[in-house]
Amino acid sequence: FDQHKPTTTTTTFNFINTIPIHSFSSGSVSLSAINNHYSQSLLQYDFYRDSCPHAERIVRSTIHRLHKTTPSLIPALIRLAFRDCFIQGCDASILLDDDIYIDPEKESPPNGNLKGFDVIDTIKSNLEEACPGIVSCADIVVLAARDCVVLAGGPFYPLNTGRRDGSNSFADIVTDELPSPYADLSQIIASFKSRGFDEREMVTLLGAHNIGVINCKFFKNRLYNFSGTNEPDPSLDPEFLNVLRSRCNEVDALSTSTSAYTSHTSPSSLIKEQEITMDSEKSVSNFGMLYYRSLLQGKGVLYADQQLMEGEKTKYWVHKYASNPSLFHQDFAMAMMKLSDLQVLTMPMGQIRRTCSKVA
Ligand code: HEM
Ligand SMILES: [Ca+2]
Repeated sequence: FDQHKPTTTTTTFNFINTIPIHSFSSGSVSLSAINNHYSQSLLQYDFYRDSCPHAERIVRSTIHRLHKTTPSLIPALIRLAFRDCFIQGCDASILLDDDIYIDPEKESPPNGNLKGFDVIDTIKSNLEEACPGIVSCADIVVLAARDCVVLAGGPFYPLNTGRRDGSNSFADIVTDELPSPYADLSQIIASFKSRGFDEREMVTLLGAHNIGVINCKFFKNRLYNFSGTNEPDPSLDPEFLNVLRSRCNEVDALSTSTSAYTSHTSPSSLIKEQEITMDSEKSVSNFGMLYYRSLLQGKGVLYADQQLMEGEKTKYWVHKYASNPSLFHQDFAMAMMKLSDLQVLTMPMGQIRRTCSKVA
């Protein structure tokens, strides 16, 4: 039973090690910055070089193969990495299934819509075939997200490896600490700050909302009766309001709970097929751009997104990124590296799961 207890006290916190993101030349991430970033980390560059030399290639080729038939896996896996790393670090806690000792994060209401678990399982079984018992699910999650960022037109960033898998999942922490789509700016800032991200990095990471889909249930509260006013959210652009309304019909909006992340049994489940697609103009230079430009026009889909325009610093970075794609790409690469490195478990802690949804 002991091995199923949370192991947070023994993990490595290296987000204290801030990266000098201002010092990069346009379009690339310098190697010295990477070395600085990882200097206190027990992860290693190309950790699997001897034990499973093709590990990263296997991750990449599986993603490349699957995304041709299922392009939606790209945003899904980026989101999955955020959801894993934000809750007790990048330890694959998000992947564990319900079990006698496990209270699975994937089944907590805020994670109800998470996708991509099957893709992680396919990558894992390919890796188990090539090198059994070697590559952690925690590494697979962040490596897969990295490859997806590139496929989405975002920057490539190097990642050290050697993360090990945790033996617990933390559904309660998801409910208490994951920022809600209805959160206001101070709540979002506090949540990111507690994980070592400043406001600039927070604005950067939210640029991932440029791609993927957002289910109507997460923003319907803004369309008709915002905070019990019988009016829409005043921060929404009127034209955009009509676009959103036409996608999500009024009856369901009125019956949708406005509390943070409604449960599976709420009336909002009636509208689960309705969603907004965010990547209509996807291209290399557009990765992130549309998101920030939308916020400038009052066209953020989630209340939490539009909140970035309410703070002096966050608004400043929204403006910056909306007009400077290469700055955004550099910052996004660095922020994703930092996210992928949160609270990692390294030897002798943790384990290597054979099946990502079950503790070893
Ligand atoms: C304040 C913080 C955040 C909130 C409140 C939030 C909330 C949400 C919500 C409600 C959705 C829609 C899910 C659905 O309809 O299935 C979503 C989608 C998404 N989120 Fe976030 N998110 C946050 C931060 C992030 C971060 C930091 C990342 C990545 C670095 C991220 C990546 C994504 C992606 C890629 C999608 C699209 C998923 C898909 O299409 O499958 N989010 N987010
Ligand atoms: Ca985790």
